[in-house]
Parts: sequence; C-alpha cells; structure tokens
Amino acid sequence: MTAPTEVVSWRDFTMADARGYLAAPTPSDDKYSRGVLGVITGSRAYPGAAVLGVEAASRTGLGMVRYLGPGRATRLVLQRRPEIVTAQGRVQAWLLGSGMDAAARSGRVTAELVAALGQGHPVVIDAGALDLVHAGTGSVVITPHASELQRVLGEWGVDVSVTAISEDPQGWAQRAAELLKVTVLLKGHVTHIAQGTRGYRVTAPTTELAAAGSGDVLGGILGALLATHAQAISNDPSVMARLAATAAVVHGLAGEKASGGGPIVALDIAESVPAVISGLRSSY
Ligand SMILES: NC(=O)C1=CN([C@@H]2O[C@H](COP(=O)(O)OP(=O)(O)OC[C@H]3O[C@@H](n4cnc5c(N)ncnc54)[C@H](O)[C@@H]3O)[C@@H](O)[C@H]2O)[C@@H](O)CC1
Ligand SMILES: Nc1ncnc2c1ncn2[C@@H]1O[C@H](COP(=O)(O)OP(=O)(O)O)[C@@H](O)[C@H]1O
Repeated sequence: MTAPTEVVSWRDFTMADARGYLAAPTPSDDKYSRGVLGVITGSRAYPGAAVLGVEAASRTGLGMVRYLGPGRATRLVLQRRPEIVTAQGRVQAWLLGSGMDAAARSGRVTAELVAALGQGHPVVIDAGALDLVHAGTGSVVITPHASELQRVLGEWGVDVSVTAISEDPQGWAQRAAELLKVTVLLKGHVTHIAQGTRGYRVTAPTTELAAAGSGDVLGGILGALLATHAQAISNDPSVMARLAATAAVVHGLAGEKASGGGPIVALDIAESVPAVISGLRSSY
C-alpha cells in the first residue's frame, strides 16, 4: 500500500473538547427528536455484548434504543432494560456488529445488517460487521482493535501484521480511514481516531478498561452520540471523528470512575456514564 496522500494533523482530544458533543434535551424535544438508535448486535455465542451496548447507549442519553438483534439476546436486553423497543421503526443512526462473528453470521442477519447500512444513516460498525463496511451508504465509523483492523485491511488487499499496527496505530488508523473512506476509531490504551485530514488521540485514564465487553460499551456510547447528532453529521460529516473521540473520552472517564483504583466489569463502565456526562457538562 502506498503512503497516505493526505496530511493528517494529530492532536489529543480533551475533556473540554468532548463537552461540546454531549447533547442535552431541550424543552421542545420528544423521544423521536432527541434521537433513536437502531441496534443489531449480539448472537447465540455472544448475547451479552448486546446487553452491554444497549445499556451504554441508554446511559449516554438519547430518545430511544430500538434493539433488533436475535431472539435470545432480545430476551436478555429486555430483562435488563424494559424501556428498550424491539419493534421495527424509524431510527436516526445504527450500531451494528458487536458480539457477532462474521464467519458464523446467518444469511438473514447479514441481509439485515446490509439493509441497515443501505439506509444512509450514520453507523457504528463494530466486531462482526466490520466485513460489511463497503455497504455503508451514510457516514460510517468503524471501531476495531488492532487484530480486527488487520483483518479488515486484509479484506481490502492490504497485508499488515497486528504487530505493525500496534507499533504505528496513528499511521494505520490514518491509512485505513483513507482506504475505506470512513472514520476509524482504533482501540487501545491510546485510542486513535482518523478521518480525512484530522486525527485525534484519547489516552485512557485507567488500564482497567482492558476487560471483556469494554469495547461493546464504547460502541453503545458512540451509537447514542451519533443518534443525538444525526442532523449535525448530515450538515458536516467531519463531526463523526469528534463524536468518536468524545465517546472514547466518556468511556475512559466512566471506566476510571467505576474503578476508583480497583477492578471493574464492563457493565460498571456503562453505569458510570451518566455521572461522567454530568461532570463534563458542568466542569468547563
Ligand atoms: N459478553 C459478551 O458477549 C462479549 C462479547 N464480545 C464479542 O466477542 C467477539 C469476539 O471479540 P474478540 O475481539 O475478543 O475476538 P477474539 O477473542 O476472537 O480474538 C481475536 C484475536 O484478536 C486478538 N485481540 C483481541 N483484542 C486485541 C487487541 N486489543 N489488540 C490486538 N489483538 C487483539 C486476540 O488475541 C485473538 O487473536 C466480538 O463480537 C465481541 O464483540 C467481547 O466483547 C467480550 C464480551
Ligand atoms: N491497556 C489498556 N488500557 C486502557 N484501555 C484499554 C486497554 N486495552 C484496551 N482498552 C480499551 O478497552 C476496550 C476494549 O475493547 P475490545 O478490544 O473491543 O474488547 P471487547 O471485545 O471485549 O469489548 C477499548 O475501548 C480499548 O480502547
């Protein structure tokens, strides 16, 4: 693969930056105008990922989550969150793929994912839907870790090792964003977000975030931010990268708050999100 042609300026994305992307409902808002997130995540093997993403999206603040994943995951999601709607209907953004395995996906689920990607809405593509990035017709942000990015790049004809990506996450996030024409959020202790000529770094305030399901929570936070900023994205697609960086900031702070210096489980991160958002709104 040739070197990137665009000059990308990288900078740290701060808490003060994030504050501007945390929408609060106005007096004239209703649940539809605030933003509805459609979610197709989870599978027979990983139903818990659906619960984690839905919980995180709900805790980030939006009008409604419409969960449209498989049966067992639906039951678990509803047990945890009865406010989740499981009927088809309009959405302003999608969260797709967490807790799915592309190799094990049924034709029906693939068709549902492709249909969602074809609606032109902003989309978070995670884990087991990353192979469908080509089908996105709206603004797309992908959320791979290094191993997932290696797989995606391989599918696009770029042969690179996980080690090479881990040694130069900035460069590879940038190259992937350019090749795939999407926003790339490459997860790690330092998360790198690349889109066009812009790049943002978010350093995690705690290493306790390295825990199963933590990335599924990040996907939910980001999905909610896309749903609540669908109009802003439509006006200026470059806002996708700043929303992705905001999600990483909120995720990191929520992990830090949940941890308090001790270990955490992924659901703790989601549960800490409202307090983090409250703190960010009032601190700057
Ligand atoms: N409770 C749940 O339902 C959970 C579901 N999960 C889902 O499990 C599926 C499989 O996810 P995994 O990523 O764990 O895949 P795998 O467990 O299949 O790991 C694939 C490869 O990626 C490597 N890898 C994992 N994280 C890496 C990182 N940060 N940097 C470099 N290499 C890394 C692993 O060493 C392995 O070689 C996804 O759909 C995910 O969303 C996980 O999020 C864990 C929690
Ligand atoms: N060493 C680390 N320090 C801080 N954060 C980390 C570290 N390793 C991973 N993370 C974060 O934890 C999350 C892990 O996501 P992911 O790899 O998708 O795991 P899972 O699939 O289990 O949810 C990401 O948000 C990533 O940025």
